[in-house]
Amino acid sequence: MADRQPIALVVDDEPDICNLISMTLQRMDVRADIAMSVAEARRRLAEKHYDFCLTDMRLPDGDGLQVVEAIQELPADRALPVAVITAHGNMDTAIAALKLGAFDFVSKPVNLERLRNLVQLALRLNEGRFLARQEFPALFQGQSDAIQALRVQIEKIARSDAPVHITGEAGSGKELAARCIHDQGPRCNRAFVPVHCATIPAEQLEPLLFGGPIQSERASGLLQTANGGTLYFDDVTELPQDIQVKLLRAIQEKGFRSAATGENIKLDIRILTGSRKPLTDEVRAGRFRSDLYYLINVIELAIPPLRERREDIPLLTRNVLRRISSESRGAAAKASQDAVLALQTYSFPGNLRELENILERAVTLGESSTLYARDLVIPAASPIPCNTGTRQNDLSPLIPPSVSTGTLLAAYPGQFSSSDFETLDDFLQSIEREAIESALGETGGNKTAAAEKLGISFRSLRYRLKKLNMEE
Ligand SMILES: Nc1ncnc2c1ncn2[C@@H]1O[C@H](COP(=O)(O)OP(=O)(O)OP(=O)(O)O)[C@@H](O)[C@H]1O
Repeated sequence: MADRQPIALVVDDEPDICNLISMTLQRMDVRADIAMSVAEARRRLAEKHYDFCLTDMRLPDGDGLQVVEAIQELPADRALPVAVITAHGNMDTAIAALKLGAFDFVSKPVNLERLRNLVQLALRLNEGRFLARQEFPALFQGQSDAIQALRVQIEKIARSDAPVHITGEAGSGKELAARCIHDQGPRCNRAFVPVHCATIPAEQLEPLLFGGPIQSERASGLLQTANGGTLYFDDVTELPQDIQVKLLRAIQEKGFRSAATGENIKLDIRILTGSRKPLTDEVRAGRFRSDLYYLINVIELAIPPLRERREDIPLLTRNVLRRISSESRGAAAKASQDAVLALQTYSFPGNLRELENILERAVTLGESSTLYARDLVIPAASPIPCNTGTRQNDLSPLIPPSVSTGTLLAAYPGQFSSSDFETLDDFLQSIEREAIESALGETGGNKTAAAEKLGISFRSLRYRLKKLNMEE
């Protein structure tokens, strides 16, 4: 930042608090302008560039949330970090402010050390924000409404230091979202350290996190590596109970005792977590500690599965193909329209990671620079994702149209010959009809039971019966 003295906007109508904050800021070499109401805050924000804003919640003509909202609506070159002062113990308001885009909160009576930390964070955030803003769109790709809303949400919560729990199916982008939160936040110049809890043997977790004996390779541990930055626990539900206890204590006490040196290590870490399974279920089943749950689940971010944002598939496909070509230094392969369509009708239980795998395999094995549906190996029956319990998507064919005729002939030996049909669609419809007829036969014509057998909903079965002219 330039050498000029930073300037903050303090929105409060209580003279005592205004004085306390102004004096603290002065000692930190920050100037303060005071606004006594929401209206005055709006006016000042429109007139002048501030470096950050600190607002009380109770104001004569409204509340602090309105100030937070007004700041979110400012043009990009006037954007600034904002924090709120809440009544003692009022966590609901604090969380509402964080969700609206506040980066932090301090509760009354105002603790001076906490206030100073908050100001330092605000200044760091202000320095990094333009850089982060530019890089962001290149990371979390997609133009669907769901992804656009998610990007706005990520941008807001990145400014705070609050723990965020990210939920989503396998491969849907939880870790990427965590990275985006880190990259856009005040800790962006420090480490982002992911811990893949499900893949690390239980007995190795403790030394890996908290450090091992001094002579070992991992004397310092990942908590220390991430100090000052962000620690992301992927599949946090897989953390063994004893590690949950240790982690809880380290987060609460903002420190722990090093196994290597026996000294007390002070921790300043933002904790982000991710899970495929709903955390509440794990707490209810007694597998996850409720006190740790409350500590890490201050803000929840849900990543929608890829099949709920099919309109993003063409763009994602293009970008993945571009990345593959830049990694292999070859020319970028293009996906034909039928390949994109085939991908859009698939349910992607493995989400983005599965899309990447399908494309990588097709590029490796493909012979031309254009990928057709026949080049894509898409599983015929997609397993139902474990964490949603949803059925196969109602509108996808029982067998995706991208499955090559050869694959089907191999799967149904002796039953069909591709030359019996004019088009692949006719061929697939005949298989669909066959599958439905056989399910209805086995269930004595009971449509509910047949739908169950086919792994689709009753509504979907009715739709298919109509489409295939199979209704009596
Ligand atoms: N919106 C997106 N734009 C571009 N790439 C994405 C997007 N979402 C996910 N990816 C890519 O998809 C792959 C899987 O994403 P990521 O590892 O973040 O998923 P995850 O939900 O953490 O998976 P897991 O449940 O297995 O831990 C990564 O290569 C990631 O970069």
